[in-house]
Amino acid sequence: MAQIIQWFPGHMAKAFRLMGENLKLVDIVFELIDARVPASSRNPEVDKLVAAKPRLLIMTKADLADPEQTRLWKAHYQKLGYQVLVLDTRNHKTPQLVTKAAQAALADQIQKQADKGIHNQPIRAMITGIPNVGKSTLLNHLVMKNVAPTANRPGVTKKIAWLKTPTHLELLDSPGVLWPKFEDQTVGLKLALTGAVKDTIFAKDDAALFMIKFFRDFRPQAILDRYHLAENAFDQSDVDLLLDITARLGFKDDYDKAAERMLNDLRSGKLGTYTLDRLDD
Ligand SMILES: Nc1nc2c(ncn2[C@@H]2O[C@H](COP(=O)(O)OP(=O)(O)OP(=O)(O)O)[C@@H](O)[C@H]2O)c(=O)[nH]1
Repeated sequence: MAQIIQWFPGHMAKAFRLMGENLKLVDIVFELIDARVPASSRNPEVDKLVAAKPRLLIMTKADLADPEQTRLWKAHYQKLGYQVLVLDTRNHKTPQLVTKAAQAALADQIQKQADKGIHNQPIRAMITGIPNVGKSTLLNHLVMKNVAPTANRPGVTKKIAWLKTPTHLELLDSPGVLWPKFEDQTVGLKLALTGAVKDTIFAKDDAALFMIKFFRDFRPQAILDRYHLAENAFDQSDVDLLLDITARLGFKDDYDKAAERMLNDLRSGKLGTYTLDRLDD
């Protein structure tokens, strides 16, 4: 039986408080969401906190997400009135794309300033998002030098500081904020699969079974190909399929090891692109 994933380190609570205080310092908020989980990687508390500020939704890791789903999600958020930018954060065009999108989101404010004869004011922005969504990577690209440590594990960004960029943005780095509690078990598992929560706080076999269920519904062939399974492998239960994969990988009955391998394959894109939060046309 899957355990409820709960994760709320003290620095997250502090970050949330700081974010509220810092909001008045910025013109715009860059809210980073993971394109593979465009709903589950949003924090409803941040949404409430930031409601009154202009906001740019940046869908990061688009290179790992299903392009068709990304298109649908982008349209969905645009329909809700958000300015949306889809990004592989590591792309060299990131600074130009983000700056242009920020200017578009602030067009009214910039026009008002121009009417008063004020031009080329720097845009002050705050980057927010859940752990591992790409905040440091974005920041590094915008300031064009390595100022923030990036790592493929949650919870690295901790300090807050202003940073100037060549494209006339001034950035306030703020740490990721995650739910104090996952009320929905599915959200927790999705975030586990994309690497937004620490590996030590969820059961890998639960995550692997969830993954099998997702691929059964949407991309069975990717699993069959990757693990050299028989064409009818999905005729068996999720648990039996996990054991089948375990054996194919040479781990005998050590399904934890197989689960770990599957998670690594998924996160590194070896199972192709995928979007765990689904929208229908
Ligand atoms: N494929 C891909 N990887 C990305 C992208 N953006 C970031 N990454 C990778 O995701 C991992 C996490 O990125 P970070 O920039 O450290 O994330 P963060 O939000 O600062 O993480 P915390 O400090 O834990 O809050 C790193 O390995 C990055 O290289 C992207 O658009 N595509």
